[in-house]
Formats: sequence, C-alpha cells, structure tokens
Amino acid sequence: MSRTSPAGTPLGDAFHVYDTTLRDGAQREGISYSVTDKLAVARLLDSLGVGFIEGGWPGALPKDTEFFHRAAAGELELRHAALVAFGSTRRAGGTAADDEQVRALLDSRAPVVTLVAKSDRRHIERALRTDVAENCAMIADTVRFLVGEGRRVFLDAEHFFDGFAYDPDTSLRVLESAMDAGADVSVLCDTNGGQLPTQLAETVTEVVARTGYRVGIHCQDDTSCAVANTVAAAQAGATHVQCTANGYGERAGNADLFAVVGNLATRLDMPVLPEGKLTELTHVSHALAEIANLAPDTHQAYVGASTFAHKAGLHASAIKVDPELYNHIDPARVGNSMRVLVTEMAGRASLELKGAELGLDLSDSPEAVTGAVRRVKELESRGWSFEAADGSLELLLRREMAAAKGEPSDVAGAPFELESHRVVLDRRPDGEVVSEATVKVHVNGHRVIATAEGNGPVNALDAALRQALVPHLPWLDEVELADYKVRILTDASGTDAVTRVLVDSRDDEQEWTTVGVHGSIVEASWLALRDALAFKAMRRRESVVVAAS
Ligand SMILES: CC(=O)SCCNC(=O)CCNC(=O)[C@H](O)C(C)(C)COP(=O)(O)OP(=O)(O)OC[C@H]1O[C@@H](n2cnc3c(N)ncnc32)[C@H](O)[C@@H]1OP(=O)(O)O
Ligand SMILES: CC(=O)C(=O)O
Repeated sequence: MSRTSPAGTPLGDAFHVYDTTLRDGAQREGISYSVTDKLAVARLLDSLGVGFIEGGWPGALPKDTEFFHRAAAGELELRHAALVAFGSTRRAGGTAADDEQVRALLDSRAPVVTLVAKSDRRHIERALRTDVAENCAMIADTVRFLVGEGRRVFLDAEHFFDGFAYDPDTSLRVLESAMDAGADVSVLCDTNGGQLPTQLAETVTEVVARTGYRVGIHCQDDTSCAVANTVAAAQAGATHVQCTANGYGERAGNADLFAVVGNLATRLDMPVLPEGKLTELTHVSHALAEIANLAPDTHQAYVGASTFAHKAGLHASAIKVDPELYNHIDPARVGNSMRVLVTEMAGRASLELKGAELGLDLSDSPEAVTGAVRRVKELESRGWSFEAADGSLELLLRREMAAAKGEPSDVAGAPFELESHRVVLDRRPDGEVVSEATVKVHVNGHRVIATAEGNGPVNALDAALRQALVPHLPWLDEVELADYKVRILTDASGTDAVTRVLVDSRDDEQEWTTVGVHGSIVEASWLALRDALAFKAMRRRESVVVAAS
C-alpha cells in the first residue's frame, strides 16, 4: 500500500512523522535534558521537518511545564512542526475540567495533545483499579473537553497489542471511546516492546479494516524490532509513526527516527520529510546525540560514521566498479558518506579506492598497489592497524609508489635522522611519576641533543623532539599533539605482548593519525611520533612544490 502522492510531493497531514524524543526519549536512563536543551532539540527536529514534536508532560514535570511556557512565550518558533503536549486522561471518578493534569495540558497552550490511556483490560483492572466502562468514560470525557477547547487530540493506546491479543473487544472499545469523542488518531502502542513485525502488522491491518480509524504506531525496542515494527505498521496501513532521535527511550529504547525516516523515504519512496531535508539526517542525528551528552553510535543505520565504511577486499573490488553494488543507497541521500578501510582484509581494490580518497592516483602503479597490500597484511599480522591511521597509511602508500618508480623513499620520510632516544620514569618524592625523554638527532647538518619531561612517554618524547627540531625546522611548531591512545595486544605476534600507539596530530589545516607498534611502549610511541612529523613534512614539501609551480 503506497501513500506517496503521484507527484512525489510531501505527504503533509496524510502521513505524520511524530517525534517523542523530548518525552519518551527523555525516559532513557542517563538522559536529563535541561529546558534549554529541550528547546534546542525541538529547533533541530523542526529544521529536519518532522510533523509533530512531543515536548513533554506539562503538569507532571516542572521542567516540561517551563518548556511549554517558554515555547509559548516566543522562544520556539516552529516552521514545520506542531508542538504536542503529552499527558494522561482525567482520574477515575472526577471530571476532565477539574482535573489538574488535564488543566496543565490546556495551560501548556500546545495546539495538539496526546493522551495516554490504558487499552489492555488487565491494566485497566489491576493498575488503574477501575472497570472498562469508567476507563472509556475517562478517555471520552477528556478528549471531548480538550477538543471543545480547540485542541487536536491523539490517543496513545498503551499496551494495545498485548491487550488486543488478550481481549480485543475491550481494546477496540477504548479506541472507539476516543475517536467518537473527536480524537484524530488511534496510536497503537507496543508498550512492553515484545512484538515482532509479522504479528504486529497483522494486528494493524485488522484494526484498520475493522474500524476505519486513522491508526498510528508507537513501538518500544525490547525485541530490537522497534524500527522493523514501525515500518511494518506503516506498510499495513498506519499513517502516523512515533519515533525518537537515535532510538532513545524507556528501557531498550524506541524506534529510531532516522532509521524509520530513512526506510520510509528511501526504501518505500514515501516523501515523509519536506523536500531537501533527507540530506540533514546525519547532521541532525549527531547534533542531537551531542545535546543528549551521548556519543553517536558509529554503526547506527543510515547515519553512523561506520555505516557506509567498507573493510572487506571483495566489497571494495565491486565498489570500484560501481558503489551501488555494495551500498543499499547512495549515502549522500541521507547526508552520510562512504569510506574504504584498509586493513589485513584489504585487496588491491581497497588500496586503490583508499588512494583515491587520499588524493593518490594508483591506477598506473600496479607494483605499488601490490607492495602496499603485502606490506599492510604483513604489518597487521604483527599488531599494526591502519584502519584509523590514515596518516601512516598515506606514508606507506607513498613509500611504495616511490619504490615502484625507483625513487628514494624519503619523499615520505622524516625530516631528521635519529641517533638515539631514551625515556626514563622519574618517581618524585611527592609520589608524582614523570616521564623524562632525551633524543639525539641529526637535522640540517647539526647534531642536536635535547631533554624534556612529559606526563607519559609519548608526551615526553614529543616535547624533547620539538625542543631539538623546532630551532632548525620552525614550521614543526605548527603541529599539535592532539591525543594518543595506547593498547597492549596480547596475541598480536603469536608470542609476546606488543604495544600499539595511535597518535592524533593537527595543524591549522588538517588532522591526521599515525600508528606505531613494538614490544616496547617507548619505541611504539617513537614510531608513531616519527610518522606524525614525517606526515607534516610531506604536506609541507607538497605545498612548496605547488607554490613553486
Ligand atoms: C508508557 C509510558 O511511558 S507513558 C509516560 C510515562 N511517563 C511518566 O510516568 C513520567 C512522568 N510521571 C510523573 O511525573 C508521575 O508519575 C505522575 C505525575 C504522572 C503521577 O504521579 P503520582 O500522582 O505521584 O502517581 P504515581 O506515579 O505513583 O502513579 C500513577 C497514577 O496514575 C494512574 N494512571 C496510570 N496510567 C493512567 C492513565 N492512562 N490514565 C489515568 N491515570 C493513570 C495510576 O493508576 C496511578 O494512580 P494512583 O495514584 O491512584 O495509584
Ligand atoms: C505511550 C508510550 O510511551 C508507550 O505506550 O510506550
């Protein structure tokens, strides 16, 4: 069943993309949005073009009450989305007009209200401790009251799927009580997140067929099927999908907005976002992770940094012919990009594609490619890893290219020669442990000896090297040691442990990572640092050549 308009124009109110990051997403352990965070999240979601933004539960959480207050006072100007206040119906035995929680929904001034209500008879009787008739009256009274006050009302039918399997008549009566009172959408909730796509889609189909209501879907992710369930529901006739940014949500989470939108837009050709907005998925996902103070999931569908990163040589060989052969979509459609990883699993094509990514044309250097593949495999079998060390990989490729042409490999060499280095650990009387490094190097015809301290061997060696080299090579001062990581590999060489050091460096123009591996942490650090400076020297030589030509 397709709901794409013939012209491919946005579906608008015919299909709702409803975000509940600020309510269900905020129920994730570890997330605590400030009101300012919530406003920033809402702005980003609006800029992406979702149809509805559920801002929280006014009256229940003071922060949410303040969020709606500040939004209404002009701090939130929404261009695409309608703001939604979430809350429960009146309590049993009262009236909607007198219910404090219901009043808070009105006071929020949100144009849309989503009411959560029980739709599983066991919950009505055991958790609410009332009967089905009173539960339906609570819903109908509250919907009628809010609609009478000019609000658009959606019903979140909690535990719908479990309830429908147990006692379908009660669950359908709950929907009926809301829709007859003027609600717009019956949102079927998989509150415990235990559904699987086939059974869930069958229920959605049955509800749509039996009621003719506009049906929505809200899936928790306890079976890791929230996205699949949401898409299956849309295919079965649901025209309102509730999701959260990056799948944040209660317990295991909710349906990931970016995967749901990615699937609907690219797999089912449904223009669920305004034109041109799909390319913002990756950026918005990462920005929302930042606000939640969580690291983006690098393997997240559509938007993860590794989601279009190809490691296997066989994949690369087909990608070289046509990227579509190993990508389910063009990553640019969702604002992401493809990368080729070079590791022990690489083949010739991987190296050629990586070379192109690094600006090196290897098409007429078959010996260099063969040499580089052999060298990478051999080094990786000894614990090296080039996957995250593009700087060292580029140097390796350039050395192989030079060797293949019979040129000296110092095109990619360090701009100095090491005579020796030494690092000692100095435990001070106050208990502080300081690394002290001494280097003896030859640079521009001078023999230089320098000693420096640091908070670890990499840091101390870096400081000593700079002290020795900068007076002779002042441009090295532009290089900043941004970070370094040390990993002990117990089985890399088959016998003894080795240490792998990754060094991140940067200057005004770029960042690069280099790697060193050795039985000694000091030597591993030295190798990674030497490549870091060799990389800078190589870039400098290139810029001098460009400037001269
Ligand atoms: C499935 C979901 O995720 S829905 C969203 C859930 N989100 C939250 O719960 C976060 C915000 N919640 C809160 O701040 C508080 O729980 C409040 C303000 C809503 C209620 O707090 P309290 O009045 O202290 O009650 P408490 O949380 O202990 O229990 C909830 C009450 O609401 C009742 N209730 C539960 N669901 C509903 C419903 N759909 N409609 C009406 N009443 C309901 C319960 O029966 C219980 O009533 P009782 O106090 O008579 O036993
Ligand atoms: C409404 C909601 O969050 C749920 O049923 O899971």
